[in-house]
Amino acid sequence: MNPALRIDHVRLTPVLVKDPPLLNTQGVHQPLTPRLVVEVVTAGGVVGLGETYGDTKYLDLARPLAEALPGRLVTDVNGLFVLAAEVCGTAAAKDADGRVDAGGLRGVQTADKLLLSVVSAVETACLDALGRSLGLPVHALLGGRVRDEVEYSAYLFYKWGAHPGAAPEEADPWGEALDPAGLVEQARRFARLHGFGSFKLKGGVFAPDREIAAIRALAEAFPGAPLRLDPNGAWSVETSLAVARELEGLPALEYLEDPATGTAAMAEVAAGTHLPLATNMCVTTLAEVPEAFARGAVSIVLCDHHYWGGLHRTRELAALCGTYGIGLSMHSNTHLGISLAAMTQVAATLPALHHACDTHYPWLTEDVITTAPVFRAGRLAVTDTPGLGVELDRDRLADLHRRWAEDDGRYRDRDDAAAMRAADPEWRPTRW
Ligand SMILES: O=C([O-])C(=O)C[C@H](O)[C@@H](O)C(=O)[O-]
Ligand SMILES: [Mg+2]
Repeated sequence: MNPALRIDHVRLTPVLVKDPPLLNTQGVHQPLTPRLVVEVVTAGGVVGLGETYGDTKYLDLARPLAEALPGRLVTDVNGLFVLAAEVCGTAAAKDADGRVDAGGLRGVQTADKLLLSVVSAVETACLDALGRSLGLPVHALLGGRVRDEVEYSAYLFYKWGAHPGAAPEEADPWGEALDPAGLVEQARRFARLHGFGSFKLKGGVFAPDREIAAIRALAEAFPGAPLRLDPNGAWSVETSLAVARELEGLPALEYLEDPATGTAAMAEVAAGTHLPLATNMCVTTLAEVPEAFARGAVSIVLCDHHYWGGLHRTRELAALCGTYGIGLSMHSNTHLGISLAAMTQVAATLPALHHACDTHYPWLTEDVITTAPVFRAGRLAVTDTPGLGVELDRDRLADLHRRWAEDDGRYRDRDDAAAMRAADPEWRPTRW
């Protein structure tokens, strides 16, 4: 094997990135959100990039894994899972509570899932390094692309005009969006800036009637555009079925995403509506697949290369879904341009990806890559540039890392509920 492809060292750089005051059923996004940038440096001097969640529990796993990587080949991505279990197994188990992740928005939190989220960044970085070394794009390393561009959906959020306690000059340029008119305006701006032709509304913030009105307003403003509503499991089975009855006649509604929490509740909802149900909450690990598929709880799984364990594992999930006639879409959590490039590269290789992918990226005003990707008609071109096709802006990375280093711990672990309670100490999540 080519010795230049051996890993010489790995750099881990946690950063804090500005995030707007976006509302969800668990609270509101904090002004800064953590991400982890992973650089795998080969003996040949090539640097591969990866990115994942930056909360402390992920950093605690990434550190021992990074130390164990030197000397291994960047081609040995299957071996990463074995290595990670060996060097981080107990640490991962300690941080997992087996129930839900910190924000409760991404399903169960298991030791395996935490580990997979860290391995995914290393796998992506290894593939980036290998691609750069061979002069091949990452999609070629995954078997080649089946499309030239990947479509993304505009991710609409109810939002405040500023973070609690922000100075007037720190107001968010997108302003407030708390009613149907505000969301339609937000959607128009997304369509104008990036050409998005499909829209997802993050729900579970207000009473369902109010969110149904918003979906109707979007359907009227964008005739024929595919729409989705995702309350992150905030509704009971009865409420989910009542909302489904209201929206069943709306041909533009592509799917309802996680109306209720858990496989049993989702299966009950699915049995009572013709609307397809999608999830990034009740099927987020392989262990959850058999029951959810057998009970018909979901029609569409939203893949996410971070917690499914990387780009190869995402392709395996796609094959599994295909076998059971389950559709595929792509989930997003706040992420930088490295992950967006990884999402685009793997999405380009998935023949059965029939829905536009989610992305939070257009909400961000900061990044660690040199050139911002440009959405045209809501799509990103799939590049043939070697690796992921993105370059690190080292000054920017250093700035965002300095912010992390100087943080007193307030923002190092995402906590939407804490941010909400800063505005309203009595706040509790509402369920309908
Ligand atoms: O589709 C989803 O459930 C998400 O994107 C989860 C996210 O954490 C989202 O709710 C957010 O960023 O507030
Ligand atoms: Mg969701």
